[in-house]
Amino acid sequence: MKILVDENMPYARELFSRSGVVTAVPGRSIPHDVLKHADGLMVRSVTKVNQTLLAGTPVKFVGTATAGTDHIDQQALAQQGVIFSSAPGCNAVAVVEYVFSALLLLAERDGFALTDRTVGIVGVGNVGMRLQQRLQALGVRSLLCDPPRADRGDRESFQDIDSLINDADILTFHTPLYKEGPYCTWHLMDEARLRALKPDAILINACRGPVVDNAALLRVLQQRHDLSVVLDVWEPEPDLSIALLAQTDIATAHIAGYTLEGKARGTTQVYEAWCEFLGKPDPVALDSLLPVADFSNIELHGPLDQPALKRLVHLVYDVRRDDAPLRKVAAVPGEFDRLRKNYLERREWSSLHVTCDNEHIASQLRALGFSAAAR
Ligand SMILES: NC(=O)c1ccc[n+]([C@@H]2O[C@H](COP(=O)([O-])OP(=O)(O)OC[C@H]3O[C@@H](n4cnc5c(N)ncnc54)[C@H](O)[C@@H]3O)[C@@H](O)[C@H]2O)c1
Ligand SMILES: O=C(O)[C@H](O)[C@H](O)COP(=O)(O)O
Repeated sequence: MKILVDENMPYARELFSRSGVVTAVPGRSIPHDVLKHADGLMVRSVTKVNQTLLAGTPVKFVGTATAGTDHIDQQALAQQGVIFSSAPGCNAVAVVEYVFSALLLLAERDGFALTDRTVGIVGVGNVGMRLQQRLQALGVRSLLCDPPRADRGDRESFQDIDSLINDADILTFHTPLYKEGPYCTWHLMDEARLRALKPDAILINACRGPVVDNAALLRVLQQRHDLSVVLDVWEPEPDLSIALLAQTDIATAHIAGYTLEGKARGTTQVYEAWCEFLGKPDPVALDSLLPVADFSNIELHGPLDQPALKRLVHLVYDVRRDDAPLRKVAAVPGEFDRLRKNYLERREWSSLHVTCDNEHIASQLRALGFSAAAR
């Protein structure tokens, strides 16, 4: 078997070479020539996989090591008899931890307690659900908007997006990008909705750039200086609007999901699907792949208040480490992708074991996603 993998897919060579010959290629522009000899194609979100890319190739299986699938024309794949698999939820924890890192930073800067704020979550799937659970563990109120789940009769209490805009102090987007259909999310946050945000609201987009109308966002931010904005994703990428970047409070290069765990889960999920496709199942234990984190044990003395949580969270991941480099190089062609390719290793909170004063704090830390025990 010949397998093409995106060069930004950790552990891909190691795993896929168990079933064939692996070639790593830059994902943004995979030359058609190299596909002429590939049986399997493993991509990330930057490769547009469609009829044109696959026409005349022997590719029988496409895997994407990502949660989002808007870069894949699944209908065209089905028509060509190509099996497709994605990696749902692989990096959901990473995105949640990105959101917390950003919120704790803004809360410290602007002097507010997260428990005094209401968070509106738009899209309550793998990311949104985990975000809600961790906010709940912290005692933060959240409001949920997810029309597909509401229509399916899921038992959460869902509201429409305009109610969230009305009531939420923080609005955070975790939907897929749908360009059409009953649940279309393209420019879901349009100019009228942006203008309707509450005074001093915080807007976060860590799903797909075009879910928020970026041109409208720039116009609104030029007039409304009370708003705070956190953008991990842009419309378009990689050539984002430098004027918009300058108006944001936190800006990153589509790396919210980039923990080592998140990327490794993505690779293993598509590898396992590929092995199933070959009829030779090969389950992989994630722990056997991951190295020990640089910081793995810490003692917390005293209560787990917001400043203590912020210090713990930022010990594992402080979003400023990704904000500053983007601001420096965003205007230079190619640099957005270079930042993503050379991404400094980042781990999830669970990689940090916290020893604390008592079982009550330990269980709160575990509910938030850390490893923890009372001393
Ligand atoms: N920035 C990053 O690095 C990063 C990482 C992971 C995922 N993502 C993006 O975030 C999206 C969400 O990730 P996920 O893992 O939670 O996906 P998911 O599929 O598990 O959840 C998406 C949720 O959005 C809901 N939804 C669909 N249409 C909606 C609409 N019109 N309004 C409100 N809700 C709607 C769905 O019903 C679902 O519950 C992905 O599709 C991907 O595009 C980005
Ligand atoms: O959809 C996803 O999983 C994320 O957006 C993913 O982390 C994007 O990273 P990329 O595939 O572009 O490396």
